[in-house]
Amino acid sequence: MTTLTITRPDDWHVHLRDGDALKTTVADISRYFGRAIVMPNLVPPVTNAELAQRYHQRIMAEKPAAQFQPLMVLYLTDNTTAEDIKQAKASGIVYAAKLYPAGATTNSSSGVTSIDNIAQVLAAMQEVDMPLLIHGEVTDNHIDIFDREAVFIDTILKPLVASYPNLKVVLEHITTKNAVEFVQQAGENVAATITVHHLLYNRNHMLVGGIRPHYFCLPILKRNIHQQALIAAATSGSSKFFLGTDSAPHPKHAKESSCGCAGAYTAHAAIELYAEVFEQENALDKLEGFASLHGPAFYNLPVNKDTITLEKTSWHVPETLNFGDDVVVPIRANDTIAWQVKE
Ligand SMILES: NC(=O)N[C@@H](CC(=O)O)C(=O)O
Ligand SMILES: [Zn+2]
Ligand SMILES: [Zn+2]
Repeated sequence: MTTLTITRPDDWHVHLRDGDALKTTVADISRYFGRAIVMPNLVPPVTNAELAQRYHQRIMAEKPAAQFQPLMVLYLTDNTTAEDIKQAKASGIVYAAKLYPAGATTNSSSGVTSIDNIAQVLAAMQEVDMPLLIHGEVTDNHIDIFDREAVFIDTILKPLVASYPNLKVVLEHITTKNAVEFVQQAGENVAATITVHHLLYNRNHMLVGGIRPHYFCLPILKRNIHQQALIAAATSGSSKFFLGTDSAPHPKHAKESSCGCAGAYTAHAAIELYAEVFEQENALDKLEGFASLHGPAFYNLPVNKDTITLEKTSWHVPETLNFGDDVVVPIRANDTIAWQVKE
């Protein structure tokens, strides 16, 4: 049987949600990941060290597998201060801060309305070496949803990176060739996460033959040439690209609706799905770098000390998974996945 052993991977972008949902998400994310960067877009958002501390406790109360460590993130608002950043850094549990342009995505209404409002905050982050994680889309009504990432890069990100040349920046869940090229040409302080759904799918998967709401996420799936650029970047071996699932569960009824929520659930089978993509590209030898080495190098953290083993054995994903009092429809629901992590 074909097997693949790699250094234990980390997930550098995940949504664990809160309350009863944590039972599912914490069990899934801690099954084999060493660490996860935990997104702060709760209601209300995780805007300071104290809220991050309490959220950390709620996650740990779900008893994740022993090797798992949640890395907390601060949610930036127009009112975040340089002092908030210093306290977050001093807490020892906050590893980054997140820029959601107000209105760009799920639970981003308290986000930043103009970069000018967080100038002191970005200066403080640069000073204490705290990475800035970015949902990179503009929100202007007149900008087409398929162009929002590219326009953000040109109008917001380029000037931001130029103004803070030593600030570490992660452009999260990139979806375009434009983003790949921007990250490749930027300095060592700029990197990107890539989700597995943006590697597996393009907008045809979501829209041809009927609307498939479980493929709807933000930034939205783009055309095939962008998918190909993401696959090339992820499997290239470049240390600027690393694993971030953006696993973002919503209850089934909230997705299968006349106004469905954005987000895809992949934490049930993340590394297994990435392995499929890397195998298809004949690049299984590049999976360890992408999943286990490039992220820690960027965050200046040690690489995990142990390994996991994947086996090429196909298995069936249930139609739904329990999700608090509800159910979530995961990616590949009622279908098969080619790889399995050996328990
Ligand atoms: N990616 C998504 O489509 N949704 C995320 C938010 C985000 O990461 O933008 C969510 O929290 O549901
Ligand atoms: Zn986002
Ligand atoms: Zn996300």
